[in-house]
Amino acid sequence: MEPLFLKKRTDKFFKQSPLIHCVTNEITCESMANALLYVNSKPIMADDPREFDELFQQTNSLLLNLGHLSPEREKQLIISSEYAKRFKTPTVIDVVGVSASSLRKKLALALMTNEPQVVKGNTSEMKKLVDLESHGRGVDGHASDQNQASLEKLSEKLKEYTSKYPETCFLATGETDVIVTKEATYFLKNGVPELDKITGTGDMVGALIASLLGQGETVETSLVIAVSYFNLCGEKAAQQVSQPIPMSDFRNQLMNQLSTLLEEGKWWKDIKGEIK
Ligand SMILES: Nc1ncnc2c1ncn2[C@@H]1O[C@H](COP(=O)(O)OP(=O)(O)OP(=O)(O)O)[C@@H](O)[C@H]1O
Ligand SMILES: Cc1ncsc1CCO
Ligand SMILES: [Mg+2]
Repeated sequence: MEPLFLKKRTDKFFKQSPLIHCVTNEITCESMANALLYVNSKPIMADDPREFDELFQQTNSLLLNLGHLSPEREKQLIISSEYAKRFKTPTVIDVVGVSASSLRKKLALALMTNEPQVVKGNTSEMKKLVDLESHGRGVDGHASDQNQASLEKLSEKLKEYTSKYPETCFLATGETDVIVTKEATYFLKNGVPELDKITGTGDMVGALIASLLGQGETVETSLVIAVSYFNLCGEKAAQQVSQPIPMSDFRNQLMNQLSTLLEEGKWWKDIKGEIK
């Protein structure tokens, strides 16, 4: 698959150095910061609202991740999303764990009123978010939310949400990744199953989307390129390790690939999927 916007591209993805403000969870914070550094971005993990006035004058995009909630974190997420709206800072919301608790779902819907560019989660989280039946467990997606019929239903519902939330595009991740914008729906097919066995892979994808938005890419390009880049890194990493795949080795290779694949010419020619 070669989306139209790729035909016009040279090799500019991840070549700039945007400053990405992350309000995120403590579990995968370090992986996220390193993933951003590996693709030439500058992360700043900052959740104290007393800093926001200064920070929003410097940052290029905002990543909000619901992974580890507390009353204080809830306030930080709400206040930072209000700042983002005021400063017109491109924003990604990662609705981690929305399938597990109604508190998270309510917060995600509240944050969506501040017009983020992207709302993402695994397929089970995104189904829960839009009131479809979901089989998610904790922060993980479930395979039974990933069959073709289920993905079609989800993509149709997300299309309705692009009318309800006209500033927002949606991403549901899993074996197949579904991207829904007002104009198009993508079903992307790269990646390997091991990516679901490392914590924070979805969180890193959210950060890569914020990185591309922060360097001025369109929302559609940011979504397709971030997901595909990450998943192609996963495919390459799987080729570098022994069988059966030792997960810690795989994780190292994945992080290595994040820092090197972008130097390869036309890496995006291996993107698999379809546009509807
Ligand atoms: N079975 C799979 N086959 C191929 N790619 C996969 C598979 N599972 C996940 N991925 C890829 O891994 C990345 C993370 O997706 P996933 O749905 O696991 O996110 P997540 O559950 O939000 O992750 P986390 O909560 O651990 O951060 C995506 O780029 C996705 O395409
Ligand atoms: C395991 C886990 N629990 C809350 S956040 C998180 C990391 C995946 O986002
Ligand atoms: Mg997962």
